[in-house]
Amino acid sequence: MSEPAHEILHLSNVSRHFSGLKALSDVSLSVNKGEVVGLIGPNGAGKTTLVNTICGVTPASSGVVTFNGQDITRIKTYQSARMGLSRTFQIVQPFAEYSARDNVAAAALFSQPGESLKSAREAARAHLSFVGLDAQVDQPAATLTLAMRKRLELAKALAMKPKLLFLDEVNAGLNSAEVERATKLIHQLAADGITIVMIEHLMKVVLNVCTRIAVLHNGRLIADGAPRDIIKDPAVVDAYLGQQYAQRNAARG
Ligand SMILES: Nc1ncnc2c1ncn2[C@@H]1O[C@H](COP(=O)(O)OP(=O)(O)OP(=O)(O)O)[C@@H](O)[C@H]1O
Repeated sequence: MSEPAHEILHLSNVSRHFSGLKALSDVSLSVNKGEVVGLIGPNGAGKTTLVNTICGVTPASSGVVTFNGQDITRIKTYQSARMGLSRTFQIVQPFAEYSARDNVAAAALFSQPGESLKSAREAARAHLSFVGLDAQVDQPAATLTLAMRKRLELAKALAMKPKLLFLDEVNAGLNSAEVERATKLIHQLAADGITIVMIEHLMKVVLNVCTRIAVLHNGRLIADGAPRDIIKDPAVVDAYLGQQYAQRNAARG
């Protein structure tokens, strides 16, 4: 018998305004432990704002966010990191002069301030190895390629011991071999039981790894469900996927 679903994240009527702009309007969403949720939608739909709102970067203007049943609506970023919410950034900005290892160790110390520098640096090596950056451990971050910096970003997020991991366009700007490699890593993380919410524009990746898809459009959640249903949903086709995509999928059966 399968275990009952355990809700790890819940958003209830969350809105976020920036002056007159409604970046998020009344978003209600639930994520269960072990899910890999794809967050998709057109540019400017509010995807990054949603992640920022959950993690405390730009707190909700109204509504409630809970994490493992605890109200985190007004949480600060350092508190959310310590609770196990960790994220990668769309624009990767490592400490350029620091080695890859020290960038990862710094992330670990941010989320677990009691940890010693020695153990943070040891753990950093293991995380870098997991993302395939063994050879770059001592290289300054500035010397890494974009694909490597994206993997460094993932190693930093993992060093924060995530219970819930947000991935913000980890595949943007990568070539197809690099995307394949990143996809394998995401599969491995999911297999390790990490709950993942990923913003991703590549539908091939979304359909490959996500167990559920949530769709934002103009700050509103317009669909939330199984991938096979979402790609046929007329509102999603209209707002984001486009007719060509729908017809291609229909032709494939
Ligand atoms: N700090 C901010 N101040 C003012 N407006 C903002 C801020 N952050 C986001 N916005 C606006 O909120 C809206 C949603 O932006 P957001 O970056 O969340 O969209 P997105 O779906 O992540 O887009 P993309 O796919 O292009 O990254 C946009 O109109 C954006 O300009």
